[in-house]
Amino acid sequence: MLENKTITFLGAGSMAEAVIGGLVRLQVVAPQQIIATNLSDQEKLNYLEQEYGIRTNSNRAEAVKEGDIIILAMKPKHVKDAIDAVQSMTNESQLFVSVLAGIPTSYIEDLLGHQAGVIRTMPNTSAKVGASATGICKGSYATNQQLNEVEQLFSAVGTVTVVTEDKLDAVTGIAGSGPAYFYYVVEAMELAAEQAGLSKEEAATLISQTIVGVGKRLQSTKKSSRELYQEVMSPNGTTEAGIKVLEERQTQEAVTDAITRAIERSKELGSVFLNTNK
Ligand SMILES: NC(=O)C1=CN([C@@H]2O[C@H](COP(=O)(O)OP(=O)(O)OC[C@H]3O[C@@H](n4cnc5c(N)ncnc54)[C@H](OP(=O)(O)O)[C@@H]3O)[C@@H](O)[C@H]2O)C=CC1
Ligand SMILES: O=C(O)[C@@H]1CCC=N1
Repeated sequence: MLENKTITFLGAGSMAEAVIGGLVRLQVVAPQQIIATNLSDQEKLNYLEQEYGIRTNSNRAEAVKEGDIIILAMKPKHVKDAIDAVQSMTNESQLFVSVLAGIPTSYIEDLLGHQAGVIRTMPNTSAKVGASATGICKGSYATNQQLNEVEQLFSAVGTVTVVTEDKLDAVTGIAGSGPAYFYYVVEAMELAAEQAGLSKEEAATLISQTIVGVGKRLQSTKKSSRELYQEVMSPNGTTEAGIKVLEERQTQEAVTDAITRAIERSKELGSVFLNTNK
């Protein structure tokens, strides 16, 4: 389905690079099928060209004109400027794929001004290593075939969960932002490791492999997360002592509140633009 399609990334920052890195490394499309463009950072375009062998074009309108699939990968606050700058070069046969947090498909359809197929997605930066957890949904005019195409694209860089648009903000709080929560915990684990006398290298192997193991275990067992952590806790042992501290500090409540706030923020991003930026 993706053979002979040109994929244009409008916006070439962290998220674009994570997806480009995954697509190229896993040979989902040939590097020359990808074009990246941005607002002004020519150095970043040069880097992407050299690192991944893709094409770049500092002229956004030209890059978009050439694309069959346009990935919108700028910050939510820049989406209006970005689409306005290229709108005259877009047409109804192109497919628009948004990775923007919070922005509803209807807003993008309105900016495009024609009955464009729009698919909203929420990947995460683990796309770069083929391990994103991506949620996707269809806009009003997108066809099932277009949904399948985007499913194929993101399946190449991880798992894809198809949902209705009302669930995309939840996907964003859980999986889009998700890696950051784990990295934040890793930072604390690194600090504890250093304080206990482990070298950076020793800590890096121990911590990263522990997380990989947890992920693999979760994907291969029917046991609940509670059963899994209870399995680690010997009565009166080290883990129980550690978990007790987490419970005293109400860590689970803090994590739940953090994710709920991220989901709310995604909704806010959408409503701010719907109300003020058209
Ligand atoms: N980072 C993450 O983990 C995730 C991010 N997202 C979403 O991805 C999107 C991008 O985030 P991220 O990659 O972190 O952001 P970055 O700031 O790293 O990248 C933004 C990119 O957009 C470009 N840009 C800005 N304005 C315009 C414009 N008017 N026209 C064209 N390009 C423009 C910038 O170009 P220049 O540098 O030249 O200004 C830059 O290449 C956001 O909407 C975010 O919600 C989704 C999932 C996860
Ligand atoms: O923090 C953000 O807004 C973006 C969306 C999900 C991850 N990063």
